[in-house]
Amino acid sequence: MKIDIISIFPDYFAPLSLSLVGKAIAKGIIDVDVHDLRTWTHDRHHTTDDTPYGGGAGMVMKPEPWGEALDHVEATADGPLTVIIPTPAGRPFTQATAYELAAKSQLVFACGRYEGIDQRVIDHCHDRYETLELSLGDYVLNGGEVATLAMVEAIVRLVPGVIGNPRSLLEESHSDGQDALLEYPNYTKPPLWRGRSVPEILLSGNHAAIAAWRREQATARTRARRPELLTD
Ligand SMILES: Nc1ccccc1-c1cnco1
Repeated sequence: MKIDIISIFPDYFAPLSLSLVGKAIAKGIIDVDVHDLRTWTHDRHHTTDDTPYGGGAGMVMKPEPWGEALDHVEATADGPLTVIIPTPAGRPFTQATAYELAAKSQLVFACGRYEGIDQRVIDHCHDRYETLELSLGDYVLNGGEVATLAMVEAIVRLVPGVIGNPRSLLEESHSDGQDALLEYPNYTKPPLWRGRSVPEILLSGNHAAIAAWRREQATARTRARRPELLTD
């Protein structure tokens, strides 16, 4: 999988060289290119935004740099592009979205600032590429960079070969393997910590009983915290 990220803050993505994504890059499973949008500005101040038509607070990202940046990514692509535009106005990014995007060959993340990218760029993307406008949740960020970091991690860990033990993906919160229940509580050594013990069932060695207890815990936790996820 190839991932292109276009941003005016390319340094935001230095963490991608760490941990899981870094290992996937080192294994050659994914390739990440971060592009500085200002590369495609042609004025002395490398201007990427301007005041909004119609007035209002804040600034809007100009279309020209975006058009040239996307042209560059397209010209250097091996196959079809899937463009992801993080935005508070997008549809929710969910685990199902992550699985869908983990199957794509090339993802392009267009990181805009909060006031947004000129709508004509977004319309251009919808006309020319598979394009998804996605939101992480109903809160305000200053730009798409943080959302992109989260989405890249959620997507890359699902790409075959990235996670050592694929079985572990089946038992996570929101994974299909658990019928999208929240994850059950987890424990490890020591058996007693600050007067707190581990549920006896987990020490029993009775795997069927442990699986049943974990499902009960996952269902109870989901009912308490996210009742809308329960389909029964
Ligand atoms: N608030 C934002 C501002 C700019 C780009 C994305 C977002 C966003 C994405 N998910 C929630 O917020």
